[in-house]
Amino acid sequence: MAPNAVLFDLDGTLMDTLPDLADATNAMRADMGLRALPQDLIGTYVGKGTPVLVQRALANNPSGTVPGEDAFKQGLASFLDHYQRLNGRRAQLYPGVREGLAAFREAGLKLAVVTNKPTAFTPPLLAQFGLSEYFGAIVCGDTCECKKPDPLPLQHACSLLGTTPAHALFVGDSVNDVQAARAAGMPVLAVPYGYNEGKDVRNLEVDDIVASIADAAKWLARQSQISRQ
Ligand SMILES: O=C(O)COP(=O)(O)O
Ligand SMILES: [Mg+2]
Repeated sequence: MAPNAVLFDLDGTLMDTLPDLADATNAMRADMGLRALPQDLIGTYVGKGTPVLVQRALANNPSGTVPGEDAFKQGLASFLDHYQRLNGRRAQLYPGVREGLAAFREAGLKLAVVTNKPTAFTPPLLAQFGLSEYFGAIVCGDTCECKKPDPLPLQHACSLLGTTPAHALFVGDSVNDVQAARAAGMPVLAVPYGYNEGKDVRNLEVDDIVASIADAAKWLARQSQISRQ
């Protein structure tokens, strides 16, 4: 069925937010008496939302112990504080994002963001890059009871856009996006430049891998032509 809506992941798909996430993670680690970690390693902790990022970052400690409840709460509060200050400082749009969103919109598709990033940080970041106007719905990590890889946030975005998963396409960078889309019964494209918890996107069960959001728009235009033939 031809899609009438496209849902996008944010971190690692529309924006390279890792430099700010890594700076906030290392500032939190400094507060907790832990040494700084390389940005690439912190990138492997991103994808399942902020609490999991903090858990994973705190679990990297000299004794290898899982953080207790108090340490976790302290780490989470510290991370949120630092990220509030750092969000958007070094973040960048990936090449092809503006062109791709414009092409999808010109093709008459409704667009949404479905991210595991908390609400406090998402609309400000989209506004900073002048992207807010593209999206009819923004579903964040704390909008629904569950985050991706649960399908609920995708289903919620579809209902906010007035469509159904069978009429929507998801574009993401990680296993969390792919599992959520599959569970929702939605076709899914992956971009190869994001985070994917440090793993190769070629091992994901996607409909295709596209080099950019601009290429995702071309992919959909091609599919629509094929289905009309
Ligand atoms: O917050 C995260 O862990 C990742 O966010 P994303 O869902 O936009 O990739
Ligand atoms: Mg992502």
